[in-house]
Amino acid sequence: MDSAALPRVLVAVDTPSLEEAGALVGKLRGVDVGFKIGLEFFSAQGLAGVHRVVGGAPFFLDLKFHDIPNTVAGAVRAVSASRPAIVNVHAAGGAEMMRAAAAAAREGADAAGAPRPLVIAVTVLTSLDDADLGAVGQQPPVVEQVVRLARLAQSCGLDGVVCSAKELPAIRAACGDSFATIVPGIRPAGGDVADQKRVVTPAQAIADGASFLVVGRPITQASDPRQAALDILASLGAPRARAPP
Ligand SMILES: O=C(O)c1cc(=O)[nH]c(=O)n1[C@@H]1O[C@H](COP(=O)(O)O)[C@@H](O)[C@H]1O
Repeated sequence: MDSAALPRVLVAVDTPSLEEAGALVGKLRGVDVGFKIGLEFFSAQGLAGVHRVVGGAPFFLDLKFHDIPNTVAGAVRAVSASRPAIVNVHAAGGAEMMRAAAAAAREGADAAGAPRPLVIAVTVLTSLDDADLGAVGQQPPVVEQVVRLARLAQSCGLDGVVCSAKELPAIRAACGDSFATIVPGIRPAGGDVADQKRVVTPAQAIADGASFLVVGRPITQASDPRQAALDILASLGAPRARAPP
């Protein structure tokens, strides 16, 4: 998958309802955004529902696999046949698991004659801060754990990481510019933070080098989701050059 062909803003379709998801995608038709389908929708509607909602549009299938290498490889192989642009696993699953996931994405896509999805590692969830790390046996600061996991993911052949925008400069310094960074925890200035702890504005995240932004509630819960998406895109300035289809 050529990541340059994906829109920079991926809207998180977080609902169990096929009707609500379809209505949201419909409202955003013609707006330069892609879609991220996660555990909430997938658990209710499965892959068939995903395809009904996104149609032929590129999508990030965010299932955050975290299990033993053989199980994760089987899951990644299975979903890679269904043409996601991006799939993800938890970096905390370890090196062997990530290497297995990278190989399985290739195998699953090849067997289906599909393009290989980008395989991305979740580092430290954006709902956690320094104080939360100790409780799960990890050493703060968050940025050091994120960079440790990003280096590990890169050494295992993964294409990039999910992180907050606060860690982007450190990841760029450690992993270089061609390593993809997918950034949730996006909030327009003054927006409701809700359960997110490491939040940054869309424009700041792009200025700091994010490859893609994942935006959920600031768009999906807005009174006018289409206008909210357009406002976020406008705040990002000129679109980056996109690869021809
Ligand atoms: O992998 C993700 O997409 C993800 C990782 C992470 O660390 N934090 C995070 O919020 N996400 C996802 O990004 C989306 C953020 O949604 P909002 O907080 O509503 O913008 C949700 O769908 C989360 O599942």
